Amino acid sequence: MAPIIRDRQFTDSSALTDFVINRGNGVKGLSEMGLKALPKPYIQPLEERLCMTKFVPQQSIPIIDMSYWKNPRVASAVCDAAEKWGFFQIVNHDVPIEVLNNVKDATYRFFDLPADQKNKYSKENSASKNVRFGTSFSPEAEKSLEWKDYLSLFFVSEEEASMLWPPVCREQVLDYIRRTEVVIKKLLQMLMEGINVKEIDEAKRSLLMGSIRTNLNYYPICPDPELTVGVGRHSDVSTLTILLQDEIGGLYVRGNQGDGDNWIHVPPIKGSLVINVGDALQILSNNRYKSVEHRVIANGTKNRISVPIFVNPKPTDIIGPLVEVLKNGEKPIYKQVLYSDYVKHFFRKAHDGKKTVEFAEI
Ligand SMILES: COc1cc(/C=C/C(=O)SCCNC(=O)CCNC(=O)[C@H](O)C(C)(C)COP(=O)(O)OP(=O)(O)OC[C@H]2O[C@@H](n3cnc4c(N)ncnc43)[C@H](O)[C@@H]2OP(=O)(O)O)ccc1O
Ligand SMILES: O=C(O)CCC(=O)C(=O)O
Ligand SMILES: [Fe+2]
Repeated sequence: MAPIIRDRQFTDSSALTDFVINRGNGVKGLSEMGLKALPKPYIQPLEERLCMTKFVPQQSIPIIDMSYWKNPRVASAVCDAAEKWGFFQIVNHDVPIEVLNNVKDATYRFFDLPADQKNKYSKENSASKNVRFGTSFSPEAEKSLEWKDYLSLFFVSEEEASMLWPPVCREQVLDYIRRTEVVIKKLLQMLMEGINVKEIDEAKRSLLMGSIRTNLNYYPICPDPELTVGVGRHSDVSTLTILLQDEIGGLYVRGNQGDGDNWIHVPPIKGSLVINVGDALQILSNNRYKSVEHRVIANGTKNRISVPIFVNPKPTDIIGPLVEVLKNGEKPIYKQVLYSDYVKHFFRKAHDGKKTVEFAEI
C-alpha cells in the first residue's frame, strides 16, 4: 500500500511510522521520496541541535601513527589520549585499505536492498536477536527521532554468521572484524599496561573483548539537517569502539575545555580508524580512561555511512573496577554490575549523553 502523503508530507504520524518502521523503508526511504520539509517527529528540541557557536575549529583529537607500535611512545600516546580525550584516530594500523573499502561497499549494498528485503532483519521479523535492522536509536523510547538507519550484527560464530547475516555484506563484515582484531589486541595490551595490568588472562580477555557487535550505519540526505540529528549525544557502552567513517564527516566529540559545551569535529582521514573508549572501560579502569560523549549531525546534500565495531565484555560478565586499579587504596567509583543489565538499560532509554554510566555508580 502506498504511504498516505500529501504534497510530499505525511498526513499523520501513524502513516509515517508505518512507512518508516513497519514497512522497513527507514529514513532512507523518506529521504528518497524527496520530502520538502523534515517530518515533525524528527525535529529535535533546540538544546539538542548542534549550533555553529559550539564548534571548536582549532582543536583536534590525537592522531596516532601505529607503524612502530612496539615503541613505548606509541603506548604512552594511546594511554594519554584515552585519559584526556577518550577519542583518537589511528593511521598505519595494518588493516588493509581494501578491507575497509569492501565493508563500505557492502554497507551501501545492504541499504540499497528493497525495503522488504531489509525488513526481513527487523526486530519483529529477524530470525535471530543477533541480527537487527532498525532506524533511529530506540523509536519506542525517544521523544524525537534520529535521522539514521542501521543494521546491527552481534558476532557469535562464523557458522552462525554464515546462516543468519545478510549475504550482501556478511563476508566483508567478517573480514573487517578478523583484520581489526589484531589492532584491538594491541590497543588493549597498551591500555592495560597503563593501569598496571601485566597480563591479559582468559577472565580479563572476556571482560575486555568477550563479545563483538558491528553496526552498519546509514545517514541519508536530510531535508532540514539543522533541525535534527544523525545520532544524539551518547557515550558507547563498549570497552573500545573501532569506527570506520567515510569521507563525508559529521562526527563530533565533546571537548575537554572550559564548561565542556564545545564540540570538536573528527575529520575523515583516508585509511584511518577512529578509536573511542566506552563506558565498560571507564568502569573497569575506575575512571582512568574516559568514555566521551559524541554525536553525529545530519547532512543536507550527501548520504553518509559509518561502521563501528563495538568491542565489549561478554553479556554474562560482571563488570566493576579492576583489582589492579584499586591496589593503591583508590576508592571504587562503580559497583559490580551484570554487563547485559547495563546494555539493556542503555537500549531502553533515549540517548541522554553520559547518563548511562550512573547505572553502575556506587
Ligand atoms: C542503534 O543505534 C546505536 C547503537 C549504539 C550502540 C552502542 C554500543 O556500544 S553497542 C554494544 C552493546 N553491547 C553488546 O551488544 C554486547 C552485549 N550484549 C548484550 O548484553 C545483549 O546482547 C543485549 C544487547 C543486552 C540484548 O540482550 P537480550 O537478552 O537478547 O535482550 P533483548 O530483550 O533482546 O534486548 C534488550 C533491549 O535492548 C534492545 N536492543 C537489543 N539489541 C539492540 C540493538 N542491536 N540495537 C538497538 N536496540 C537493541 C531491545 O530492543 C530491548 O529493548 P526493549 O525495549 O524491546 O525491551 C550507539 C549509538 C546508536 O545510535
Ligand atoms: O557515525 C558515526 O560517526 C558515529 C556513530 C556512533 O557514535 C555509534 O554508532 O555509536
Ligand atoms: Fe557511538
